Amino acid sequence: MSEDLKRQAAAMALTNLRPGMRLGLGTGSTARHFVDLLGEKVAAGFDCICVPTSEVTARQALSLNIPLSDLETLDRLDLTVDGADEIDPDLNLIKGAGGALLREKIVAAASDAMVVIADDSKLVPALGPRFPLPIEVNRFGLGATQRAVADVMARHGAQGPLRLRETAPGSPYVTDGGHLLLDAFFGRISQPEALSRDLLDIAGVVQHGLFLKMCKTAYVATPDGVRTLTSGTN
Ligand SMILES: O=C[C@H](O)[C@H](O)[C@H](O)COP(=O)(O)O
Repeated sequence: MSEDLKRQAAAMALTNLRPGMRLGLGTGSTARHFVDLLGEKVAAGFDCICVPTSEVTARQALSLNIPLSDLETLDRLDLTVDGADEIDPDLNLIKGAGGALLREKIVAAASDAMVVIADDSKLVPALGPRFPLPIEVNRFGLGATQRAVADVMARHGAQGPLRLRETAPGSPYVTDGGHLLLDAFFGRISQPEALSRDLLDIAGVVQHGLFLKMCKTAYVATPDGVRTLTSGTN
């Protein structure tokens, strides 16, 4: 059911595509459906050039013969299509449960538009209650960075723990950029802009999973059909 909904949202995003577009390809189980569907269009002759947001997405796109490029060759992208972990009514997002937030944010920031695709389990009244906020950090000085992040969490009234993401006990998860991830359980985030600034002020923080004012349109699949949400109108 959920895969079905994700695919419906992904299919809706295809309506934004025009021949010759430069596209950012997101990461995760929902974005995976979009890349599949794009692969079908490319096989049928659709012309586009794409920048993937992870090694996993790059491998999927290559297996489907989707032409790939990078942000050295292309200065801007027309559109990025990506998933999200949480979506608030202003289309602010939490992303990064799949570990790809840094490249996702770089690619989205280089795009004229960002479209998010999701099933309705991702809708929240305010960011924070369901998913921890992923924070990508440099390996060097991890202890100092963790303490500084914990201070910021306390100042922002975080209700949960701070955890180093691991693939197995004692084996930290390593991102495509070679960094580590901290998962910060906040509960409701009442001041996302201030939190974003405070986290980015920490020297060891590379980036975090708050995507604020970046997404203008979200296609959210529900059992009754796909809803189109537009920022500023929900
Ligand atoms: O790092 C992963 C990404 O931000 C994903 O786009 C996000 O976690 C949503 O993934 P999914 O579509 O699998 O729920």
